[in-house]
Amino acid sequence: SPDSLPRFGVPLPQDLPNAEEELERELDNIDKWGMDIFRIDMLTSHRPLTCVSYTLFEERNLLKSFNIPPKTFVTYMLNIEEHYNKEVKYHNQVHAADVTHSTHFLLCAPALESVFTDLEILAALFAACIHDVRHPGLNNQFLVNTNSELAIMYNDESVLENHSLAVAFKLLQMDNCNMLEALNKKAVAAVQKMVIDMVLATDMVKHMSLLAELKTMVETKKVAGSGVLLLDNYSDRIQVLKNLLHCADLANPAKPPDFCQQWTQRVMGEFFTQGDLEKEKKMEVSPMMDRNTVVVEKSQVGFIDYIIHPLWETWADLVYPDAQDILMYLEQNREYYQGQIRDSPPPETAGETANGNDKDKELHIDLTL
Ligand SMILES: COc1ccc(C2=NN(C(C)C)C(=O)[C@@H]3CC=CC[C@H]23)cc1C#CC(=O)NCc1ccccc1
Ligand SMILES: [Mg+2]
Ligand SMILES: [Zn+2]
Repeated sequence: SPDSLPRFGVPLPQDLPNAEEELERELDNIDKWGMDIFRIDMLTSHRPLTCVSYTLFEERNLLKSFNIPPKTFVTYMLNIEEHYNKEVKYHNQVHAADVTHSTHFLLCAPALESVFTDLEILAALFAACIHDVRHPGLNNQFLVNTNSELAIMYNDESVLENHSLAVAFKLLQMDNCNMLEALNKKAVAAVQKMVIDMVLATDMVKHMSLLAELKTMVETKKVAGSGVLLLDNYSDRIQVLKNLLHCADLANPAKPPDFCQQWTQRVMGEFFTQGDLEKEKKMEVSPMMDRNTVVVEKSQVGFIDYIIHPLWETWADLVYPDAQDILMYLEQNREYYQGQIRDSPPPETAGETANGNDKDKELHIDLTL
């Protein structure tokens, strides 16, 4: 019947003869870290978020578990997807789809098996879908410095994150969009609180405190006999979910090299656009956003060494050994960018350093000292 949903939730491009089977092939990798979200973006006429979230909610049987009418889910997600800004080069619907997929993958870790309830999983995936909606391609500092409407509305506090949350919950009230309508009041309140806690934690100003808490949790981690994490209170459970979404939001440098490089090009495009606007407005240009002074490779290595690797190394300890392959991609990408820095030492022979030590061990030791 005409009002039945398309197979993957979204209409496919008419000019691609076998789009459906191509898309099916890409989505067969949905439980793999290397799923090609850029190809899914192309095959869905730039609706990767609705397609990936619909596929994941179906796969996890969340629509049936929470009596979410598929039509309502898709109407809401298409609405959310429309409210990501296609003109923004990085913080657009492809990033949202990528973070949602990465969130799903991290939730699949054996160390987290049966740890989280379906309601918590629904909240985490929902948070990932909406976490950057209506992002203007400008950061919080810019919005504060320019006394923007949004900064005034949110008193300079996690302005973008508060805005994305407010927009997402507002859109739930639109016609045929309330995907949570079948949940009882208590469940809706619980989901809303978890989603708010997780999305606010994606503000990078929270990074150091979040990581410190995660390190403490790793040092005192309680593990059941089966090897899964023991989390017996809301504070511990939401702390893991906040870090899980934060890791998913900071996963680009830990993806296969060509995806990592595509994300870097996109974020460069967005950052340099902001830098140009700051220059135009005679503002002080943010350090990573000045296309005339930034050494991209050096900045990427610094970003990985000081932010990404410490976070992922700690996450990898928490779910050991489930994130070892991710750490390998991260270290591989770091070496690639290090090698791209002009007049830098040539990449070492595989596995060996100059003085014959095991490179990974030495790198690991350097990072933990
Ligand atoms: C995929 O790469 C990235 C992806 C995302 C980000 C984020 N940065 N920040 C803070 C740490 C500045 C945010 O608050 C953003 C919002 C929330 C989470 C992380 C976001 C940075 C990079 C990078 C880089 C990096 O130096 N490459 C080289 C480079 C140099 C100059 C210009 C662009 C790139
Ligand atoms: Mg964000
Ligand atoms: Zn994000």
